[in-house]
Amino acid sequence: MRVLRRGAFHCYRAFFNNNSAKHQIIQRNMAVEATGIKFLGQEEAQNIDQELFTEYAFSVDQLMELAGLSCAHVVAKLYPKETLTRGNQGSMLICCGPGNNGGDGLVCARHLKLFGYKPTVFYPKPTDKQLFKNLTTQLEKLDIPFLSYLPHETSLINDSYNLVIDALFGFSFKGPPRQQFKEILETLKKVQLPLVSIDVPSGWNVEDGDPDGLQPEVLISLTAPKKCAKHFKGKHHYLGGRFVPNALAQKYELNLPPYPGTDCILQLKMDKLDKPQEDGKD
Ligand SMILES: NC(=O)C1=CN([C@@H]2O[C@H](COP(=O)(O)OP(=O)(O)OC[C@H]3O[C@@H](n4cnc5c(N)ncnc54)[C@H](OP(=O)(O)O)[C@@H]3O)[C@@H](O)[C@H]2O)[C@H](O)CC1
Ligand SMILES: [K+]
Repeated sequence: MRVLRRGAFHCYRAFFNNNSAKHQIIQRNMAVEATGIKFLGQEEAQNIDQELFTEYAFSVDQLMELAGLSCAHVVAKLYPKETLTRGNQGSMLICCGPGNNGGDGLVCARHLKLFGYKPTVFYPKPTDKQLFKNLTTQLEKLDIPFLSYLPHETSLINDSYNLVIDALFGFSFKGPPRQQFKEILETLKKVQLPLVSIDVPSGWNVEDGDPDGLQPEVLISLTAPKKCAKHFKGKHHYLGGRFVPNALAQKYELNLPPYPGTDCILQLKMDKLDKPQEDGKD
């Protein structure tokens, strides 16, 4: 038998482990067509999440750590800190909501700080759960500043930060947004900085999107894209959260492409995707 060198063997195995002939060997920096990948409805996303915790015995902390880490990787890849020259070099604002999407944002902030960025966190509705208290303490110990309110004067945001990370709401959001977050979303809509949304652009209907809502430059879908991602018109769509066991992916027919090598993120190309009609019907 011909001996495969170590690197070649990994590519060979990645190819043959995947059920879909559509997915070729994926190399780093290569975007993959999103055609064939399952776009999840709200209930299906929640069911998969629950199954990961119950059947597959993951803890929330574990998955949140991996989710937040992949988001930090996307930001570091797209926005090298030398290029973020506004205000304090490498400064960014991370807006975190009350649920697990917000938790992903808190984890992401920690990793970005460790990568050398200067995150500031806006966390307007902290929860009492120990996990979230711990995440908050970790950020405080790293001297990450917290904003007590989001300035309505958006020029203050535009001048102080280089980008905004939106970790307000994910796949459990059911609209319309209640008053406190309605105002926050309205302010963010007016900010003229690149916006990076974690899992779902906050305020969007998880399945139908929202043409009048936030329009992120980057979307990071976790586990698998949600149906609303078909309405994403920004520049970069990434897949993150490399923690889905094969059996679970097969059960839900996620048809996920393999991640390249040891990477925890994968860029998706959306151009050949069948886009939904403008009236929102899928
Ligand atoms: N398996 C995975 O992919 C993992 C994903 N993770 C991340 O978790 C979120 C989903 O987290 P979840 O806690 O279920 O929900 P959200 O963060 O989306 O939001 C829940 C909170 O939002 C409040 N809410 C809901 N609708 C509204 C609204 N219209 N106005 C204001 N507030 C709203 C809700 O409040 P309630 O009072 O209604 O309960 C919650 O407080 C997923 O998207 C990923 O980002 C995990 O980190 C890892 C596994
Ligand atoms: K979000």
